[in-house]
Amino acid sequence: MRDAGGGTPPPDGVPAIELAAATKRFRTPSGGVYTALRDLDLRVEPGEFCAVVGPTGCGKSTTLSLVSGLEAPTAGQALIHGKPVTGIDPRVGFMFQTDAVFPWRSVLDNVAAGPRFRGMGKREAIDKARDWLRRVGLSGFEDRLPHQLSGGMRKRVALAQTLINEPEILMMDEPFSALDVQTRQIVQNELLGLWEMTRPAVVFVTHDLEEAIALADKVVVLTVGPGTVKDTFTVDLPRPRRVQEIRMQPRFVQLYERIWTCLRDEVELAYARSAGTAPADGGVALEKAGSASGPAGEGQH
Ligand SMILES: Nc1ncnc2c1ncn2[C@@H]1O[C@H](COP(=O)(O)OP(=O)(O)OP(=O)(O)O)[C@@H](O)[C@H]1O
Repeated sequence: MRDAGGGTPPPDGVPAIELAAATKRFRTPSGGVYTALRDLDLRVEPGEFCAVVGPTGCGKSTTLSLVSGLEAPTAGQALIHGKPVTGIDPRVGFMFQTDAVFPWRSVLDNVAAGPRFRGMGKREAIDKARDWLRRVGLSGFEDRLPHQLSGGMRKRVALAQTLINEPEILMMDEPFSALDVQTRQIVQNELLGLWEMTRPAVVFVTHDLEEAIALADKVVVLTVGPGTVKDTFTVDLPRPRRVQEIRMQPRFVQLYERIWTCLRDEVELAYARSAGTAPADGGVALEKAGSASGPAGEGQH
């Protein structure tokens, strides 16, 4: 999966994605500054599948926004193939919890839309879309409208829609969280099969630690907000994987226990904060924002 965005793989040793001491502060409606991420370091190699887990509100989606160019870091750097991210990059594909479809267009037209926007001729884009629908097991459904498909089928459309653009980097933000467990496992296997064929670097955000371990080469645990990396775990489970079966392996259970031990404290602290029984980030008070890049109150809106 190279070249679709006119890109080339990074030189040897250069990561596909790098966040270097990335800090992100947001202005709040009340005139304060909220630090969502602080000094976050993340490195994802070309072809690597990285899952990011952390308690609610710790900055997982913000991390994706920095890599994708939707937001700029307040301090530190976001790099793709060693170069600073300056905006939305055609080499980066996205998949979110809610699908980005044109509801009035057929499945085929929805999948062909990406290549069309990137300048491909109609006939070629349609042929390519048919091919991707076949790869995700949706041949015969080309003429359906999105609402005429099941949730699992819509996710497969979303996969085809994203992967048809041959991204070198894939950002996935809880893409399967709305699916029932069985459908979710089927689509996870499909994702793994497609990823094995094309090998983009992936950052996959999820709340589901089992999903993270089953899919990824490494799992990054973020702290409660302001999010930063607490620890990184290599997932040394063999590939190809079938997610239903891999969960039963003793090594999977071992990894789950280790990572959960690391994550649990953060989840509990996030819960205590939301219940008002723990202060935000050591009780640092909010300060009025003169500048979103200046020192800021942290961990509280
Ligand atoms: N544009 C913004 N303006 C102000 N605050 C923001 C903005 N975007 C995110 N935040 C805050 O930054 C923090 C991190 O948000 P983010 O969505 O990245 O967390 P998350 O880990 O993805 O959350 P969840 O697990 O609940 O999906 C949250 O407290 C959120 O309210």
